[in-house]
Amino acid sequence: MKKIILIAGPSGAGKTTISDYLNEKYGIPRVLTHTTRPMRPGEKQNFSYHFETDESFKTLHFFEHIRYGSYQYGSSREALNLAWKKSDLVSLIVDIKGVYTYLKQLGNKVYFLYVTTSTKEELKERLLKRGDDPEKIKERVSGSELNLLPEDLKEYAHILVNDNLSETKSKLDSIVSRLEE
Ligand SMILES: Nc1ncnc2c1ncn2[C@@H]1O[C@H](COP(=O)(O)OP(=O)(O)OP(=O)(O)O)[C@@H](O)[C@H]1O
Ligand SMILES: Nc1nc2c(ncn2[C@@H]2O[C@H](COP(=O)(O)O)[C@@H](O)[C@H]2O)c(=O)[nH]1
Repeated sequence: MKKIILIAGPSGAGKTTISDYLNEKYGIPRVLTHTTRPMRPGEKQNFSYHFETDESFKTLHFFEHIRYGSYQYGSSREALNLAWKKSDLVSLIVDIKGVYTYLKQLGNKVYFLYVTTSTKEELKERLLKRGDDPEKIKERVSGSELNLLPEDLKEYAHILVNDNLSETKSKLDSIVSRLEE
């Protein structure tokens, strides 16, 4: 059965790192989404995201889309189907609003992985090290941008505390082997 590992959690928790690991070790493709935010150093067009202008974003048809901070993000059903053509197991990174949409629309095809860290300090340090603007970091680690796990999503969430990357990788290995059964 086709499945989607839906990855959500605070900025800096390690969602992209996890999605990259799943791709590199298991060939689990990431469903590419669209954003109007500028590229970070190391990101690539049509690899990290489809980077869009405000104008090009408006012309697209999304399954769901959000505004996060000053930028827009959106995912399409076409991109999901394209990834599912390559593999029955795919991953997708979304915010908490996106989790509600995917759970509602795709039900038991979704394996919801909520990634977090033990402390907010760790998130801030990682984002600083990544080179994020300190003002943006403040916004991302507070309020709705923090992407805390809401009470009503707890029953669907598989919580992964990514404090230590090698432990995280071994937990991911177990998750993949269960999902591939
Ligand atoms: N377990 C870990 N220990 C230390 N650093 C980590 C760990 N996991 C990820 N990182 C580093 O933390 C930074 C943030 O990770 P990543 O970009 O994967 O987070 P994210 O959740 O995708 O963030 P965002 O939502 O802002 O895109 C990266 O520089 C990454 O290399
Ligand atoms: N609901 C959606 N959320 C998305 C999508 N693409 C990314 N995201 C989430 O946005 C924030 C910010 O991402 P960043 O790359 O600027 O750090 C983060 O929570 C992502 O999970 C999408 O298509 N839909």
